[in-house]
Amino acid sequence: MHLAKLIEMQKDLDGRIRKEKGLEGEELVPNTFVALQVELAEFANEGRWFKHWKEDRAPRTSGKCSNCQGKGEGFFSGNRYTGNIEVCVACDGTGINEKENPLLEEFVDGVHFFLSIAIQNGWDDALYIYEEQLDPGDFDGDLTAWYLELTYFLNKSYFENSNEEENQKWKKYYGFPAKQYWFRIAWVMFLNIGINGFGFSPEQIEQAYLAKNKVNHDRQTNGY
Ligand SMILES: O=c1ccn([C@H]2C[C@H](O)[C@@H](COP(=O)(O)O)O2)c(=O)[nH]1
Repeated sequence: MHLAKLIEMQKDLDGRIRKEKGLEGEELVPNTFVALQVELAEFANEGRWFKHWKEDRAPRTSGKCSNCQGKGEGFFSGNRYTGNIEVCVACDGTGINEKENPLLEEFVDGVHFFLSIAIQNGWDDALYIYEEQLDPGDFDGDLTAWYLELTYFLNKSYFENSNEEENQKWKKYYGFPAKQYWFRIAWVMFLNIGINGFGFSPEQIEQAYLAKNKVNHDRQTNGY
């Protein structure tokens, strides 16, 4: 993942949004934390692992075929007749649109707001993590525990304040002032959930980020 490139793209997008919405110089960090929390919840909603009350807890990693609305068959134009059922030619009867990945799309919405908070707070450095922090051997697969802890550290990075002396200690022992360090832990946990929990590759995340970043620019162009 070319993080420096993504950070630059996020700066451009946020800058454009501020300009077009007349928000230059405004404090938008609190709203951006809310926006990130919303995206994290939407991501969990597509991940579905925590829905112990449901039979179908498979993550939503593909969309419905728009030609047959997921049915794979039916009487509509463009079908191929194969004996006694009509098979949708767009999805070959699977009902699935492989090009869509709602889970990954929510994940990269989350990436947008993680980057945006880091930029607004001058915390960019905290986003650059070590490869060992994504070691699959250190991920125990307990998505609920990881998700809750991620949100805990995210909130800690918003709410908890440390004095100068404490921050010096954090810097000395962990490389970052306290708030930045908690934010970094949240980011590391988020990436672990995506990469080790759901098998996204860093390359796949980058490509999905680029695609969504473009959608976000197009939305501004079209008066979103
Ligand atoms: O200042 C902002 C505001 C929005 N977005 C992007 C992040 C998400 O990809 C998308 C969320 O928009 P909704 O789909 O929730 O409207 O907008 C930013 O990157 N920066």
